[in-house]
Amino acid sequence: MTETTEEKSVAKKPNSGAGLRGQSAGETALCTVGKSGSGLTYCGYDIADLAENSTFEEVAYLLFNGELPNQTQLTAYQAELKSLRDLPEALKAVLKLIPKDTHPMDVMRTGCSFLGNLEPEGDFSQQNNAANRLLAAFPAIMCYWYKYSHDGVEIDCQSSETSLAGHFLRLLKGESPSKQHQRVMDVSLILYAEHEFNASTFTARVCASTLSDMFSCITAAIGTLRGPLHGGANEAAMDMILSFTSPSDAKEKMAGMLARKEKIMGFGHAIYRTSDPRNVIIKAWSEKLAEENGDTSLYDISVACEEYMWDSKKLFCNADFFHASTYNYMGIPTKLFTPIFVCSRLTGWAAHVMEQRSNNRIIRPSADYTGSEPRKVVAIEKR
Ligand SMILES: CC(=O)SCCNC(=O)CCNC(=O)[C@H](O)C(C)(C)COP(=O)(O)OP(=O)(O)OC[C@H]1O[C@@H](n2cnc3c(N)ncnc32)[C@H](O)[C@@H]1OP(=O)(O)O
Ligand SMILES: O=C([O-])CC(=O)C(=O)O
Repeated sequence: MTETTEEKSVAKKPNSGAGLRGQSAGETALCTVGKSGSGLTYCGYDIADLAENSTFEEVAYLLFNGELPNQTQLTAYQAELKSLRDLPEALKAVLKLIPKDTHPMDVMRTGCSFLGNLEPEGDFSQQNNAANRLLAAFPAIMCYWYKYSHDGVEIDCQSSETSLAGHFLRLLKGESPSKQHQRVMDVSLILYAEHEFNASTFTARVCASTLSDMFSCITAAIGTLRGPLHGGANEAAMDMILSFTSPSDAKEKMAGMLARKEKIMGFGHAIYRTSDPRNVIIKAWSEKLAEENGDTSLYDISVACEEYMWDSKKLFCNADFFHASTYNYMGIPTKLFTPIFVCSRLTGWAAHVMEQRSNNRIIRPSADYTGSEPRKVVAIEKR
């Protein structure tokens, strides 16, 4: 009998129970994940359509306003974001105090939180301003700390680049990026922008449900994205790919990792069952950059990993896996991979905070108790 994909597939845990899997935890009009088996849509638009035909600023506008902007609205929005890029001196002073070996996600968390000290949201009528301020300032928070702690350089936090993608690459590299690198980063930011009730977004919504402020919600979400089972996987995948010397070495070492029951970062997903629709898009960019780079070894090794995981476990690449080689080909330091995710996902987080606030009830589930039966406190000298 021929095995079907599902039959051969890695033992998927049932979509219930632990991890709240398969349980609806609320409503959203922002996103669908895996609705028809593998799709991803933002406000009704397919991710492939957005990645082909829009920019990250258009997607941010879409998530915050429910509709794509027309040209006049987009131009005004780009100008607004551009005017919000610079960092207050007090925040620069704090960033300069953070040691070089700090994890950059901790820098993002601190930068976000401290900006909330300096420019608090005030009240919810300011929520769009707070979200746009963070969106515009995050590239500078990341790059100002990185360039100061690693190279001793105090960079200019503003640039003439129109797009956030171009602005980030300009701050990092000190020169205007190529059109292609700018577009790849733009697409990457679109792919990472929103993903329904993933762990970090759910964290932001839980925080919002207590009527907390935008900066607290985003700070909490950054802490959740940091872990290797979530956003931290792109960085962990890069380290793994770099440890393989060839496609055959990759297959051999992955076999050992699976035999030792280690998790292979950048593979599998809590919702998608057979593929992540973002993978095919970022993989194509990785291949293009590899060819233009004249050295395809990272891409070839990544493809070998993808083939091996599918053939042996029916596990597929999630959004993070081919982001690793893509960013590497663009000369982006591995430790900045997950902070870039923050720069993008902020849009989804903030949109969910706004949505939660618009129809709020405090999020407070129940637990199944597994502790001891009722008992009396025994005097301390008798324990
Ligand atoms: C942008 C993002 O956040 S995408 C996710 C990024 N995270 C990663 O890439 C980390 C690696 N992947 C994983 O750890 C998991 O696939 C998760 C966290 C994404 C999803 O977890 P779950 O929903 O529990 O996965 P699922 O129910 O499909 O797991 C089924 C089995 O496959 C195994 N499995 C799933 N993914 C992997 C993997 N990447 N490597 C090895 N085994 C895996 C699980 O361990 C589980 O086996 P078990 O029952 O013996 O524990
Ligand atoms: O949805 C999830 O669980 C994780 C994910 O892919 C994302 O947040 O982009």
